[in-house]
Amino acid sequence: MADADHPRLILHDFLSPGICKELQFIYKSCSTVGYRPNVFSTTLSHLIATNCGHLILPFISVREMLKEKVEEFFGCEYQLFIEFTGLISWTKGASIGWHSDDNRPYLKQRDFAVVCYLNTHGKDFKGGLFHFQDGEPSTIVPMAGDVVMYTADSQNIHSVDEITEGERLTLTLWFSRDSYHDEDVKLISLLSQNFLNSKEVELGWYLPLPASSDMYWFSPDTGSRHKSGFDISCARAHILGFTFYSSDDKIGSSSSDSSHDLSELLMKPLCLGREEELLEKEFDNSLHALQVFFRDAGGRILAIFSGPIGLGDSLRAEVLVLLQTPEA
Ligand SMILES: O=C(O)CCC(=O)C(=O)O
Ligand SMILES: [Fe+2]
Repeated sequence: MADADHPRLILHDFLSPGICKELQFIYKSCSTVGYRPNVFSTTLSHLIATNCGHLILPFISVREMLKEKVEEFFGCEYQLFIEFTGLISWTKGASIGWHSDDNRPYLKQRDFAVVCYLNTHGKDFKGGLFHFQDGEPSTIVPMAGDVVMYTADSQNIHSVDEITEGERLTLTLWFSRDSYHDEDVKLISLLSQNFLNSKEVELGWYLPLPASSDMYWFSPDTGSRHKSGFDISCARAHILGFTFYSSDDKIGSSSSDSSHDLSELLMKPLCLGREEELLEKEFDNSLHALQVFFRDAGGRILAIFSGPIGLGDSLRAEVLVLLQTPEA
């Protein structure tokens, strides 16, 4: 599978179907417009910044498992730091040509890449095959639970074919030998700030606070956030057959709605309707509604972490502080 010139590892069924589902839930209820056209994403810092710090819990054990595996396979035990963790979704039209993952001056700290597939080619999306330019295997067909690990340098030049249908979701991490780029340090600092601030705000501890208004606005043609398009939280609700309603109007019914007005409305209390029926429950904002939509998966997250959890991980401890705070 790997040779000295192309250090890489492919693991089948490394992530359980349960964790893939939980990460899908988090992605679907929290993602924003991403860094490239037709790409959507969410990061751990983003989850914390939007008052969803408790949703980083399912990532913690997965990150540790992956770090151990990378260190073991590439022979650098206890040397690595996680530089970045993100849920990244590529939709129709997204692709990337031949590149290495450290190919910019500001990416030189990246030593290893790990891509975990959270859904499956042919079933959830079409296109999106991963190719290595040299060495074996040359093509990877994404399957939920499978993981690919490779050095981030020019020994592993790779590309991803254009997505032609559906949405291709990955959990992507980069690892660095440079402690300056340790993601955990930044996350702990963000969590601590939130914790200190939130103590003063008794109500709404767990209610998501949407990010800046343009982060949910998607323009399919240009990738620009302000032209014609749609709000992605509205779109996710629509896919499930729901529409958002403010107290006196239907929200986001036409793409001619101004993105600014629409995003403002989606940050305020709203209700959900399906066909002729208006649901009684009022949600604090659209993200709150989306998180409740996927509550089955959400319930599982809390159940998993309500049991005893090993000590020794400062990030985990920090998140537990969050969870132990009584719910409003
Ligand atoms: O999602 C993948 O399979 C790889 C994506 C990639 O190459 C990148 O983000 O640099
Ligand atoms: Fe890449």
